[in-house]
Amino acid sequence: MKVLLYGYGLMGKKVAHQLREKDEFDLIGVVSYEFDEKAPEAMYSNLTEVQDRADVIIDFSHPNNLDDILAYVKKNKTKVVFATTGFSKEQLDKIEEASKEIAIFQSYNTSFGIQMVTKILRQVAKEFYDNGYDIEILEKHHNQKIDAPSGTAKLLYEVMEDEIKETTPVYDRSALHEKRKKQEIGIQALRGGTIFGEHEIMFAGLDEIIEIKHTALSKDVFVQGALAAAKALQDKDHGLFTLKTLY
Ligand SMILES: NC(=O)C1=CN([C@@H]2O[C@H](COP(=O)(O)OP(=O)(O)OC[C@H]3O[C@@H](n4cnc5c(N)ncnc54)[C@H](OP(=O)(O)O)[C@@H]3O)[C@@H](O)[C@H]2O)C=CC1
Ligand SMILES: O=C(O)C1=N[C@H](C(=O)O)C[C@H](O)C1
Repeated sequence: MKVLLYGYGLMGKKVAHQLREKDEFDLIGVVSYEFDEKAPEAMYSNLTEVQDRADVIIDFSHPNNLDDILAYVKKNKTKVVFATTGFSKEQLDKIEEASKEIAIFQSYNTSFGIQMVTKILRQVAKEFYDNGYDIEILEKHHNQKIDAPSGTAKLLYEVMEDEIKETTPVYDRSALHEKRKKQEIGIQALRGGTIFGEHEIMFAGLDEIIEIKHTALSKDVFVQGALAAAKALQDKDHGLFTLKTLY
């Protein structure tokens, strides 16, 4: 499978390493502003420079690159794995629109563990809420991360919103001079050191607290999920696929 990798930052370099190790993948180029002369593949600053046709693009970069990617995949009927976080609502709508003609995987977290956490939340969040428990999300990441809250925190919020319906996200309480409302789900971000990614959902009730927590112990859990997604897309003609497709 011919792969173009979009982004050569912390994640891009890990993905490139795995792609080079595996025979089933042929990394034909890397798109990044940063020119790495040691990289064995062709380096491009954007996809308009790429003449070859890739079977799939794996994107771990920045939301600013979305239009470049969509133009290439529509022209070449190339499948795409979007693992980048921080897309706006309009950008997510563009991705959904493009999926009418292209096979697209999009997830703010590609780990198996987070998919399991979403399954647990679908089962328990509404029952906790209906029984008076307050729900809060806490995420922690390394000090190089540019977006907050994390894409995963947003994903976890959306899963619970989908079940409970009447929730409101609250990102900052500093300007609020009132008690917490029942329907609020607070989402807090901590940044420091080299934390790969922690997500904790707290259900706080009368005299008891239940916490569901996922801790990534390396970036490999995300890399494996992204490669699995690239493989899973190969027999798809078009459509928007998520972690549910994989696990
Ligand atoms: N879905 C998942 O499971 C996971 C998703 N992620 C997400 O993947 C993305 C990349 O993460 P990570 O590798 O750690 O981040 P890095 O900051 O290390 O790398 C970001 C990459 O995006 C490019 N980039 C940065 N800013 C811009 C910009 N303004 N316009 C265009 N391109 C830009 C950089 O290009 P250059 O090098 O040329 O500067 C670099 O290649 C993030 O959105 C992160 O949240 C991360 C881990 C797991
Ligand atoms: O930037 C990261 O590192 C991560 N980003 C994703 C997010 O924003 O949720 C996934 C993971 O937690 C690591």
